Amino acid sequence: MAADILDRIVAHKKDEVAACRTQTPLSVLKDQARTKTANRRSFYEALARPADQVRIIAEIKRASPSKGDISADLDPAGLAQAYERGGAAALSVLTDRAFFKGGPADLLAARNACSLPVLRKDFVISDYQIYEAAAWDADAVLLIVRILSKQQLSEFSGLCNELGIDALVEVHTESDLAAAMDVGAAVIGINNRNLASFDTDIETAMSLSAKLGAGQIAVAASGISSRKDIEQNLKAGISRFLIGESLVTADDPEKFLTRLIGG
Ligand SMILES: O=C(O)c1ccccc1NCC(=O)[C@H](O)[C@H](O)COP(=O)(O)O
Repeated sequence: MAADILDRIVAHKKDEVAACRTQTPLSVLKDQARTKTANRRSFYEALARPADQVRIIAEIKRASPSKGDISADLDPAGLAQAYERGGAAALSVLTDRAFFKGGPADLLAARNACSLPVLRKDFVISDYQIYEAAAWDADAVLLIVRILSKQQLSEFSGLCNELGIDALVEVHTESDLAAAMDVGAAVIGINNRNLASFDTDIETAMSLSAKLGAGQIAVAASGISSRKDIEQNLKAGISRFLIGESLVTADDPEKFLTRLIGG
């Protein structure tokens, strides 16, 4: 059932990109994207330093296929500011409308409200979406190994470099990780959620992170909901996290984030 949803998401993205191309041709988008290079905030640097502290990518997520509505009416600008005050290293903003109720307006509102680098969290299946992200002033995009061919992963990583945008390359298995290593990914998101079943197991990132090379940043993603989860990961050598649902649903996201970081 969950695997069907992933197939539906990817099919939907193909239709969405085709429709967008008719409204804004790639040539126009390329020009827009290239004018934004000077505005970029470094997602990589925000995660890399300080090396000895917990660094969290705080997510703006209204809904999801596994949970339905999470916080459908959230205020992206207010939440971005709360996350910044709480010590977030970066933001992740869902820009998919059909399955996550997000959109580019959320990304723009969140980025304009704070000084943090922002990840466009979406299902990238075309170079068009990377130009789009750059034109919207995103600082990073998500590349999910599971939905890309080796050639696409390599081409899209190269395009990110060319546009001065960072890539968070998402893996879930050892073979995904090998593919991420092959393209020289610098920031690797290890998704604890199996996108084929939606089962979430925080041991996934802890065991796969041991296989990363020196200089690669491991980010544990999905299912992190307490300081205890963070401490367990710290013992396994992971200190970077991508956290959505537990932050968005917290009574006080700023305080909760500070507590997760260990402040
Ligand atoms: O969250 C889902 O249900 C989902 C389903 C299919 C593909 C992706 C999905 N989530 C995207 C994410 O990667 C998470 O939003 C992110 O890792 C944060 O997870 P969480 O802290 O568990 O909200």
